[in-house]
Amino acid sequence: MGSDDRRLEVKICGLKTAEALDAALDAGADLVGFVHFPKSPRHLALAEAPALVARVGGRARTVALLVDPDEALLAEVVAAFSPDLLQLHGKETPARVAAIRARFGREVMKALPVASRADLDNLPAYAEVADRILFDAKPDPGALLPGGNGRPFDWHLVAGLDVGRPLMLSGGLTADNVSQALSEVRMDGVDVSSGVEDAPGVKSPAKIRAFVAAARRAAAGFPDPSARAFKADGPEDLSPKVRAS
Ligand SMILES: O=C(O)c1ccccc1NCC(=O)[C@H](O)[C@H](O)COP(=O)(O)O
Repeated sequence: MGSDDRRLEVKICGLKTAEALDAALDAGADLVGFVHFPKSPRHLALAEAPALVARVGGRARTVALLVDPDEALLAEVVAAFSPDLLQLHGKETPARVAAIRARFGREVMKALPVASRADLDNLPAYAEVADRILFDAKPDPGALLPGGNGRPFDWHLVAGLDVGRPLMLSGGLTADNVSQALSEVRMDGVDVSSGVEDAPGVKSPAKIRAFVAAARRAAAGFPDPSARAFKADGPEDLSPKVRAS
């Protein structure tokens, strides 16, 4: 995390090569995401993860991206590369999110697919149990991937939200539209995958650099998003506070 706790966080997701990871780190990404989902063109096998993730060297926070993982897979992922955050991009319920967070002691970012305001009905329940929320475009029914589709959604649907947790915007972002997105909605972070690729799963170092630079410029051009502070030193205690009698 930078010196200013309210600094816009930039996440580059779907990294699976040393070249792409080094480009994200050199560009100053705050979070680097590693997908473990076999159907994805960005899938990173756990056998390859330790050597790749070792390159991070504390220069960014590492995110393991999973879809409806069971306990065995979660344990394998944590053992393989000890991610700083677990990003849950499936149909995990708030109770499941809370259970995973308690069991594995990692920060959890819950991805919420958005196509209409109704898709935010469960946002308060997720904000109670997750450390941060990622808004993504809702895929079409039957889509192969629950995310990473390079598909934007109506950013105004998530304008003006404050649930006491850092909020990240994703879904079809690029170096060309991230400034517009951040001018329309105040977010604590942005995330991109397809928009920094030359082909599905093939990251472009130049596009990575351009995206991070564009996001930083946009953030510098607007007031800080809110007074929300980030938790940057591990999972915050989310247990219900006993009200003093
Ligand atoms: O990136 C993937 O291949 C992926 C596969 C399965 C679940 C989630 C996936 N990505 C999640 C992310 O955090 C992406 O960065 C996010 O969906 C935005 O993707 P894009 O619209 O391609 O920038």
